Amino acid sequence: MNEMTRLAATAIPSLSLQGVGFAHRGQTLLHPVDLRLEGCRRILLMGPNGAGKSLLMRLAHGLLMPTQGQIRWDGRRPRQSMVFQRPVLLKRTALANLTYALAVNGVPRMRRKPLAREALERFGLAALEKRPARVLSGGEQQRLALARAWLTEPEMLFLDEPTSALDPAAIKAVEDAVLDFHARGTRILMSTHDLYQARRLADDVVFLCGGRVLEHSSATDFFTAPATPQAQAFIRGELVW
Ligand SMILES: Nc1ncnc2c1ncn2[C@@H]1O[C@H](COP(=O)(O)OP(=O)(O)OP(=O)(O)O)[C@@H](O)[C@H]1O
Repeated sequence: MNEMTRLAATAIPSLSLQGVGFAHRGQTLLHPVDLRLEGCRRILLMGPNGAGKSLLMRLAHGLLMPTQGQIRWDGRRPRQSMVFQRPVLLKRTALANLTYALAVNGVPRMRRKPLAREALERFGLAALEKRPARVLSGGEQQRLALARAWLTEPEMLFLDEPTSALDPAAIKAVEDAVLDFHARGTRILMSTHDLYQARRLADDVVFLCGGRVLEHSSATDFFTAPATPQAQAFIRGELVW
């Protein structure tokens, strides 16, 4: 951890989930979980389809209210941003998507275009600034969503399976961006069911199966000595649900 990351790490409020659960029409989709996310860590949410990864992420980000338990930030709510599997982009040019985000965040008009262009450049999109965002390829759209998040300087970034529809080159671009966010001092919570991706990116792993959080440990512990049979099978590449 470099100096900048270390300093930022002390400043990002911790997030505590206490007995947080979610039920819908009498069916428990997420069983009560206690989880504490702290420091400038890269935390990967893993588990099979339908395990509850998106649910947990939406609850943590505040997009969804738990039906039981409490979600609490220590001290203050940090700046947060979320990137989805299918980016939600406005029917405007790539550049305008970014200047709009800056406007919403109160950045003075004079500074918006230069900052937006800097971000487009950083994410390899400079040549596409005039193109309607919705005609960009999947990988380009995801980079635009990341560029937009970058401009808001999030202290915590949520990424919900951001690479599941992308080819290897586009996956690499997203993973590099995740590492850049982290190097700048952003805590990462990212879901994936790609074991190799988790090995590349994770400091910590939260493993879910059947709506239950079964493990929360360092990536080293998770991959070398998973505690539950479900995680053991998942790591062996067996079909788990
Ligand atoms: N807002 C909601 N209301 C009702 N049911 C929901 C809601 N959100 C998720 N679910 C259900 O909860 C279960 C867990 O879904 P979730 O999307 O969290 O799984 P996941 O682990 O992210 O799966 P995947 O890897 O397929 O994206 C699913 O059965 C889903 O249909």
